[in-house]
Amino acid sequence: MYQLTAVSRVYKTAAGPVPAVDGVDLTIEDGEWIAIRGRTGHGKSTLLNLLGGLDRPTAGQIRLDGHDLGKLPDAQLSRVRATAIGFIFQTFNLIPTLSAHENVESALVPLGGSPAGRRRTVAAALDSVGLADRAGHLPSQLSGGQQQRVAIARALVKEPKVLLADEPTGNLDEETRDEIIALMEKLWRERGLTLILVSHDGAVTRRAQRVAVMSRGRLTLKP
Ligand SMILES: Nc1ncnc2c1ncn2[C@@H]1O[C@H](COP(=O)(O)OP(=O)(O)OP(=O)(O)O)[C@@H](O)[C@H]1O
Repeated sequence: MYQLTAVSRVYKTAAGPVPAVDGVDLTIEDGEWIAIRGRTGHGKSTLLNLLGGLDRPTAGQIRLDGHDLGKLPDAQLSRVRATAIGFIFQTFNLIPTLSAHENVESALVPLGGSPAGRRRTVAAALDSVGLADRAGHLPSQLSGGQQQRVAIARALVKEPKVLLADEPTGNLDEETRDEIIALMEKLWRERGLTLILVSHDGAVTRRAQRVAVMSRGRLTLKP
């Protein structure tokens, strides 16, 4: 469970402080799917980065299962990220020189385990996103939808409890968008994931159980 209390993130810039996230209070239950929408530049990605432990708040608390992410030492925060949290992004962020299999495997390497065990786990992850027959392909040899499937497999191969998605369908056509959201919904249901999805696309956010809107760094829950 996430518990956010008065969370703020102010960026210091040459032009002065930018309060990207401003006093957010929010509880997200385990297994919930919440969507966050809002106009560009209103703090959605900043909030997602805070939830994922990629950034620390300048004020307030972000608790994930009792751990205060803002205060955890770097090594422990890295461990939480490596085990408990999966990320997917608008631009897929696959490593261009690695095959689909190797991209997915890259999430398991820091966790140890035998190469043979890893191979089986990666094969199962690619199968779960419908890409068993594309394991040897480089990202450049895959469509956008297929690349996002690889990224989903990479995010979920370590069996995290949380999946954070930042505009995951922003680079896809409508049909592919619907396929990717249907896949995410299936995986969310099957795995009991906590899914936190940022999108400006109402067709995507309305699939969630709950929708919150970010405006000028402030979060409002929709009834
Ligand atoms: N590293 C940074 N340094 C300074 N300002 C930043 C930084 N990152 C974001 N900002 C500013 O913080 C505000 C929120 O940005 P953020 O990327 O979180 O918004 P967003 O809602 O996710 O937008 P988008 O949909 O375009 O990704 C913006 O005013 C942005 O210019």
